[in-house]
Amino acid sequence: MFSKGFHQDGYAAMTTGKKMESKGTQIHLPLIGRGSRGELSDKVMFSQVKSPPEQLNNGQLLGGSQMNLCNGGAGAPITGLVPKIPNGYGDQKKPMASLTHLPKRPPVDIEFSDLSYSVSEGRKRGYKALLKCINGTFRSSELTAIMGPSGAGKSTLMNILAGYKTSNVSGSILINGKERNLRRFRKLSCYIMQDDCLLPHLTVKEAMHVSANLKLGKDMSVNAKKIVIDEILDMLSLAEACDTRTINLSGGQKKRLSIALELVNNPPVMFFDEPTSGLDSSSCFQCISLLKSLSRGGRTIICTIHQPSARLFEMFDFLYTLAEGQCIYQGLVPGLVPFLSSMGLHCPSYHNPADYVMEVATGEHGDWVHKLVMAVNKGNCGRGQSSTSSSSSSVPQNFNYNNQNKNNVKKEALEIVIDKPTCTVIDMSEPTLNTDKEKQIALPNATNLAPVTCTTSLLDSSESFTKKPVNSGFPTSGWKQFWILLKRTFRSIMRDQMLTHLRLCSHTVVGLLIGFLYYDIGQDAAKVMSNAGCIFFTVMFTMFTAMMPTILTCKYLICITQSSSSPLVDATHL
Ligand SMILES: Nc1ncnc2c1ncn2[C@@H]1O[C@H](COP(=O)(O)OP(=O)(O)OP(=O)(O)O)[C@@H](O)[C@H]1O
Repeated sequence: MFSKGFHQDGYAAMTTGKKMESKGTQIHLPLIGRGSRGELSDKVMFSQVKSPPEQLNNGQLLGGSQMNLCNGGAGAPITGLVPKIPNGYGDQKKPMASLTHLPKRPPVDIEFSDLSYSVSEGRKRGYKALLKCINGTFRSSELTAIMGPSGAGKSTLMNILAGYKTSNVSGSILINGKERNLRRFRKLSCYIMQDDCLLPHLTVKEAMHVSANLKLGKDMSVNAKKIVIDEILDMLSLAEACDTRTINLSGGQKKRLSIALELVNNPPVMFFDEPTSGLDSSSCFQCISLLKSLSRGGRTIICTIHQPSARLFEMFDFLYTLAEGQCIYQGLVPGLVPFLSSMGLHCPSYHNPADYVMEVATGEHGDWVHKLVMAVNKGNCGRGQSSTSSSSSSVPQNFNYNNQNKNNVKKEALEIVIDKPTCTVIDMSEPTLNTDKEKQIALPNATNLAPVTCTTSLLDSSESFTKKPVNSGFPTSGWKQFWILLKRTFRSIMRDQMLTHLRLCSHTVVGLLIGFLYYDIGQDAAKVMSNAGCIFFTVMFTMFTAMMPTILTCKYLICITQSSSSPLVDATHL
C-alpha cells in the first residue's frame, strides 16, 4: 500500500517505497489511484518535478503521470507528477491540512444522453442548435476537462448539467443512474464562475463565516463551524490571509477563496468555468492541483478550460472535447493521442496534444469534425479505450480502467478522512446512498467535536428526505438568512470609504443647495408652490440616492450574467 507513497522531498520516496511519516496527529495515507498515478486526498497537492531517466523508465513509479503526451515523442524530456505541497501553498514543514469535519455527502456520477439544446433566433430564423445529441459520463473522483474552441458550447453544456438552463433542452441527465431532481441536485452542486464575485470589503474569514452561517445553519454549533472554516482555510493555504480583505487578495487567492466558500457545505459536484483564466502559469498549476486534490476526495470536478499547457493537460483525468456543439473526443487524457492517431491524425512530437486537438476542432487540419463525431458515436473512444488504440501510449497495455476505477475509488474514499482524532469513514464508492454505510471510527484523544452528519439521501427520493416537505431543505430559515445578509451588507457599506464619503459629501452639498434655494420660505403663504417644490425635491433626492446602489447592483448582475452566459450569482458571494 505504501510502495507508491508520496513524500515531500520529491520523487525520492517513490523510488524507495518508504512508508510515509505521520506528522502530529495526522497519518498521511497515500492514495492508490487509478493508472498508478500519484494520487491525492484532500490534503496534498501535486507538484511537478523533473525526474531522472532511470526512474522515468520505471512505469511502476510514475505510472500514468509519466506519459509522453506527444505521439512518438520518445526521447523528449519527460516530467512526472509527484505529490508534494507546492510553493505558495504553505510551509512544507507544517502538517498538511485536511478536511475532516465537513458534512458528509454522497459521490455523484453524472450521465447525459442525447442531450440537445437550441435557442430561438427570432421568428424568421427559427432555432439554432448549440448542442447536438451529445452523450457522456462524468464520474466522481475524476477531474474532468471540457475543452473546445470558442463558441463550441462548453459553457452551455456546463450550465445545462448544473441545471441553470432547462428550457429548450432535450435528452436525459441521470444522477447516479436516476433521473435528476433539479432542486436536490442544486443543493449538491456548486458553480464557480470565471470572475470571482466576492464582496471586496469583507475579510477572508468574514466571508467564510457568512458562507458557513448560510450553508450550514443550525446543523452545526458555532465551534464546529469555526473548525470547518479553519480546516478549509488551512487546506487552501488561505490561513495567513484570513484577515485580509478580499479586494487585496491576489488572483490565485481570490480563486481559492471562491472555492473555499463553496467547500463549506462540501458539494460533491463542482463546476468551474475556466478556473485558470487570468492566472499566471504557477497559479494555474496550483489551481488545477487543488481541483485534482478535491476530485481525489470523491468529488466530481468538471471544468471548462481553454488550451491548457501540456503540464496542466496531463493533470486532468477525463477529457470531453466539443466542436460545433458535438463531441469529438471523450475519454481518458492519455487516450487522446492514440485515438487521434487511429483516425489518421498524428500529433507531432513535442506538440501539446491539447493544442493539437483544438487545431483539429477548429478545422486547421482539414474537415475532421464530422469523422471524429462519427467515431465517438460508434464508441471508438471512451474510458476503456485509452490503452487499446496504439502502442505509443504510455498507459500500460493491460490497464483496465473500469475495474481499476472501482477498486481504487473505494480505497481512496475509505482513506480520505482518517487523519484526525475523531473521524468518519464514508464508504463513498457505493452509488446507492445509505446512512448505514457510514461507519464512525473513534480514535484515541477524540475531541468533543463529533463529525457532522448531514443527510446523504438528497438524491434518493425513497429515503427519509421525502418525509420532510421539499421546501424545508434549507439549512437556515428565511429570517436568519435575512439577518445574516443584512449584517454583511451593513459591514460592507460601513467599510466602503469611497461610497460612504461620496454619500456624505453629496448629501451635504445637496442639502446646502436646497437650503440656499428655499431659504426662509416657511412663513410666506405666497410661496406655497416653493414649499411644494422643496418637499418634492427633498423626497426625490432621498429616494433616488437610496435606490441607486440597488439599481446599479442589479444592472451589474444582469450584465455579467448576459456576458458570461453564466448562472445567476450565488447570494453567498454577493
Ligand atoms: N441565447 C443565445 N442566443 C444565441 N446564441 C447563443 C445564445 N447562447 C449562446 N449562444 C451561442 O452558442 C454558442 C456556444 O456558446 P458557449 O458560451 O457555450 O460557448 P463556449 O464554448 O463556452 O465559448 P467560450 O469558450 O468563448 O466561452 C456561441 O456561438 C454563442 O454565440
